[in-house]
Amino acid sequence: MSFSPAFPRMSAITPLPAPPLPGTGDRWALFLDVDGTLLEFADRPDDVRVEPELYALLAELYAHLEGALALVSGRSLAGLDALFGAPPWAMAGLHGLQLRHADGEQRETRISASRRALVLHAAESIAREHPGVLVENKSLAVALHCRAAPVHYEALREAVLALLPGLPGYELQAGNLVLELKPAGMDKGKAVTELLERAPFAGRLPVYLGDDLTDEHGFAATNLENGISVRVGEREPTLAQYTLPGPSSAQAWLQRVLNVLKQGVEPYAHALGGNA
Ligand SMILES: O=P(O)(O)OC[C@H]1O[C@H](O[C@H]2O[C@H](CO)[C@@H](O)[C@H](O)[C@H]2O)[C@H](O)[C@@H](O)[C@@H]1O
Repeated sequence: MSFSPAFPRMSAITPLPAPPLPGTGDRWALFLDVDGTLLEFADRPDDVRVEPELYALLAELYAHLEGALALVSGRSLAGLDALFGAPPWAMAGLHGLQLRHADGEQRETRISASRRALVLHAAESIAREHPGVLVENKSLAVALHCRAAPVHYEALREAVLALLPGLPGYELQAGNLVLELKPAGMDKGKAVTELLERAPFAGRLPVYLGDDLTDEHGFAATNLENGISVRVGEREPTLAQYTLPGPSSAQAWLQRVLNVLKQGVEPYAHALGGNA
């Protein structure tokens, strides 16, 4: 079958442009996904490291944005603290089920211990049926990773969907070679909206970088605020308006953003402890 140039295939996807840099007077708020965006994927969740150069870049951005930088991740707050060395910036963990504001105030969705145990047990029973699948117990949520056995992804998805009716209040969050069972009702977009209601994010333009399906919620919330949504990688379809090829180019672009901010903004006087 041939297609006229005037009527491109419906599946053809318009290439997205690279994101702009901040203009004079722009007041940005940065929302950054972690795995696949700031960090390259590794075989196992515990295999990733935050290099001192990345920490220093984030710390400088945080300072020059007057604190308006947040990590928005599927990892737990405890996991992010361990990875980044308890950084001073705001963080949404477990897709927004946990939120630590810029002033340190924290909230977390409450789920009973018995319900968590039920979900963990269900995930472990599925994993036993699929050799190579890794269970990551994040307490409120449980992830089933199949990076070591990608062939199981579809069967795993069907098994999780079949179990969901027995796990009221939980939903499936699919991601990069991962399927997560998480309490329903919260997502990264809601976390971004919540952060934008308070200082130092309020009144700033959201700029969201993410790679995964779960980041589509973040892109939607960002677009609603006329912000800048940036997909890292090539996953399609996406609501993002801009793209960067991968984590190294995302870090390079963030460095360019910092260079622009440094030219015109006084550093935010703030203690920058942590993993530097
Ligand atoms: O929202 P994110 O910050 O991108 O977190 C999403 C999930 O990231 C982690 O899993 C992913 O990265 C692992 C390390 O590279 C990789 O082994 C795994 O296959 C990926 O799915 C993390 O382990 C999950 O808890 C996060 O939800």
